Amino acid sequence: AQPHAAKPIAAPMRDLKWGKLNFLHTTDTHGWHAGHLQEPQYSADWGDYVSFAEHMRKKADDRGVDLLLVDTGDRVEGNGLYDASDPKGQYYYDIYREQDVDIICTGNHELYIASTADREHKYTVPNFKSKYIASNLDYIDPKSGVKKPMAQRYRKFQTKNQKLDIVAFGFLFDFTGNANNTVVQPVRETIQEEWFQKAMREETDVFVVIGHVGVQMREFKDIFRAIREQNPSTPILFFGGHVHVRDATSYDSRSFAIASGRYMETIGWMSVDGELRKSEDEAALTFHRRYIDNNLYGLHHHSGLNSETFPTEHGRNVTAMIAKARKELELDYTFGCAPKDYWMTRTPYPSENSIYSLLEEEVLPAVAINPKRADVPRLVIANTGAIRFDIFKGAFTRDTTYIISPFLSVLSYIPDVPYPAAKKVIKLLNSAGKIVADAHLENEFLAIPEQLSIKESIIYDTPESSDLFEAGDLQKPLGGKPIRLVEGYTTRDDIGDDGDDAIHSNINFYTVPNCIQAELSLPPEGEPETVDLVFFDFIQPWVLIALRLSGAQYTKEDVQSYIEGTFTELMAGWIAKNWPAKC
Ligand SMILES: Nc1ccn([C@@H]2O[C@H](COP(=O)(O)O)[C@@H](O)[C@H]2O)c(=O)n1
Repeated sequence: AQPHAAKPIAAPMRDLKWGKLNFLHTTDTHGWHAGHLQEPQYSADWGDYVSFAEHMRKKADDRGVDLLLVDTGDRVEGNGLYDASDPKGQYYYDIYREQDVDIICTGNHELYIASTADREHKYTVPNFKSKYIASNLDYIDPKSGVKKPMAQRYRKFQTKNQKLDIVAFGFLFDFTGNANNTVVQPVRETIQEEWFQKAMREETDVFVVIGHVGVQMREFKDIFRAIREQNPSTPILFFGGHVHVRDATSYDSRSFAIASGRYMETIGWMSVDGELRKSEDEAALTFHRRYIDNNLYGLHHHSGLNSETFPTEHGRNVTAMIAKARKELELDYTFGCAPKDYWMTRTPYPSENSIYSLLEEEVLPAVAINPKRADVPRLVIANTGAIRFDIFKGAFTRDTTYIISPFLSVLSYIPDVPYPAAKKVIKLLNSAGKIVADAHLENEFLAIPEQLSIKESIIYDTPESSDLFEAGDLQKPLGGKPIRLVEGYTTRDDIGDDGDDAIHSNINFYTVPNCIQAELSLPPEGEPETVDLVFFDFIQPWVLIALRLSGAQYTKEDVQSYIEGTFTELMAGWIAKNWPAKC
């Protein structure tokens, strides 16, 4: 863990079950490779994961079974370790490559900005060579303009110990927001391609499909159906991501799928036991999943080691690389001191502890001001997906600015929009589904990814944060004494409610709207004739359609820059001015 990270915290534990084929899975790490410095249950770093994987590989070797590491993309954007350098990722690419990942693919965040896709192609693809798979993604060479696969379309290999044949694919969901130097082929088209049709007919013991795709999403189900039609009994294992939740399901009795959360909070574990070889008769398989908290105590527990014996030399070196990068990036530079916690989904919106209320009532009114139009009435719309994490009471650092808002979002506007049309926009953006059926603009892309999976608030009758836990036959830390549970994941997936490795007390989840709106400089009485419609540039396509539906025709030529600077910079400035206290 990093030098100033919160000390790990004990929790009652569920063990891992080993099978013949075992996997460790990361997804949507979004640059959090230093771990969560303020949260003890997730404060291990990428160096600790390197040590953990080395110990677990040794265990696999000792048992004569196999362990593979998988990563399903969105490794970038979301933390100062990636975002604070210019160019971005100056330290991250070298840190990330230290983990020996066996199967890796691309997420949408590697593709939003052309320069990010260029760096993915320049660094991560060659760093992982034959392990990087791009089944439905092409890259356009900036010099020649030639389109070619981002990486190989699939991978066939044998496992180390049992020599099991694996055919692996690496997909991205049908993403349409990529920069123009990449091409994402819709999954339904890809599975008709000749290469895929041939690959799924390869003789193999197991198919492994990794993807930046939620395990409940249509794309994975289509791939499953295509492979299963040709291979009635071959095990098919899916590793998903994108939705930022812990989730698992099985599409039939010989398939299994896991998604392993977000932000380095979770290391997913999947194991398969039973007869895996293609030549044998079909016998029942057993699947097992665990969501391992990225908590050093848990990693010690699962590897059977302690603080002395756990860190490997390699792991320590990676931890040191991260610490050096954080120092050089001045990520601990403090803009101000948050007076209390502000939550994305732990409290209702609107409320005094909602980060979105803070934005709507305090930050946007103060920063969304164009000096030349300060007195012009305006509606300022932000998509809730632009905010990526909670604010914790205490130091608000350079790192925090990227954690809260990593995007290069700027404020755009259309001047003098008739108010009757402008006021309808927020309602349309917050309605479910697509605002125009054929525009491929799903409104849910405006909100936080978790809401792709969680459609309704999850409110527990009695928050159990003060519970004392007396474990039955679960592993107890601290010599078996009852302990106070820490708040954290209490996952319920299609398999059951026993997936989390650590037993936590519940956290409520309140759903939030797709967008929020600050109404500024409106007349005290009556309605203005026109307003400036100000919005985060990411949501421009949705805003233009919503305006059209409201009877006001505008095109992208009508959109102008409202104020200099990214929202991240504006927010940092607001913090420095409004929360100046030292902590
Ligand atoms: N410039 C951007 C890019 C993305 N978003 C929001 O993030 C969501 C996607 O996040 P994932 O981690 O799931 O890929 C997207 O739906 C937007 O809500 C943004 O606000 N600005």
